[in-house]
Amino acid sequence: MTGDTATRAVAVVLAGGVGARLGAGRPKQLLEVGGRPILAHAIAAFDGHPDVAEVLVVMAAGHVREAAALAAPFRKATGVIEGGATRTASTAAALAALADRPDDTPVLFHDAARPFVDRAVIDRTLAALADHDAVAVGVPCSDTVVAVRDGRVADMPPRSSLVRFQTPQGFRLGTIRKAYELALADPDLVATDDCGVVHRYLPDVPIRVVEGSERNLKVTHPLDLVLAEHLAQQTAQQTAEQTAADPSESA
Ligand SMILES: Nc1ccn([C@@H]2O[C@H](COP(=O)(O)OP(=O)(O)OP(=O)(O)O)[C@@H](O)[C@H]2O)c(=O)n1
Ligand SMILES: C[C@](O)(CO)[C@H](O)COP(=O)(O)O
Repeated sequence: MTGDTATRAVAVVLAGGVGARLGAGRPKQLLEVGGRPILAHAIAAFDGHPDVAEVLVVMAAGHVREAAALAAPFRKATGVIEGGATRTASTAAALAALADRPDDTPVLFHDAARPFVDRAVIDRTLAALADHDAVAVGVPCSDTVVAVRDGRVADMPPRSSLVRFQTPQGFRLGTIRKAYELALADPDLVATDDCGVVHRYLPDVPIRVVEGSERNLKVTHPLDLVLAEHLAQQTAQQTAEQTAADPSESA
């Protein structure tokens, strides 16, 4: 979709984490897969999307200069700011940096740790934002998922009703701003994603769910890095084969 609203979209790449579960000794978004830092893959996905006007990177403290150097070649990367101690604090930092933007601005929040988000997933998120104020990206669950309390199964939602959320998550800026205003005033705020903040603090706002992709994995644990390297090589090979078949496509 290329429309008036979509052309003004701002993509926020959240890279404020330290990668404790991966345990590489430095933020995982700076590690390379397919010969390129994970963060650069994520920025490139939005920089190359025709409906994204701007990419804002939120980086872990102590690594802002490194991220700025990495973002410099991307035409739409307009800023690299320091994140907070939690993912929600990093989102809040991005919202503060976008304080002068109109409420109807479409904004996409994406995990830097998801390097293989593709054009189709971004398209679906932006298209759904045309008639929703909040959009999530999800994929079906292949495992049975249960809620456990005190070591016992407490709830067993039907698997067919469950999806696993990915990013990007898209919002009208005014909606996510309002949700965060309420959330930041709550001393008990705990959230693992931005749709969760909208769901909790603005329960009347419907959150549209669109189809994600199994390739849009989040590099979280060491095994994910192995899979990410494999996917990066597979993508490079496919691109090379397509270019060989139709050289005009690479122009
Ligand atoms: N304070 C934080 C924490 C996380 N993130 C970002 O949110 C995304 C998803 O978070 P996660 O996978 O948990 O990354 P880390 O926090 O780095 O990982 P860990 O929890 O293992 O430390 C990542 O791109 C991460 O950089 C962020 O911007 N600011
Ligand atoms: C936003 C997210 O990627 C959706 O699955 C996820 O909740 C991030 O969680 P993390 O613990 O910050 O990786």
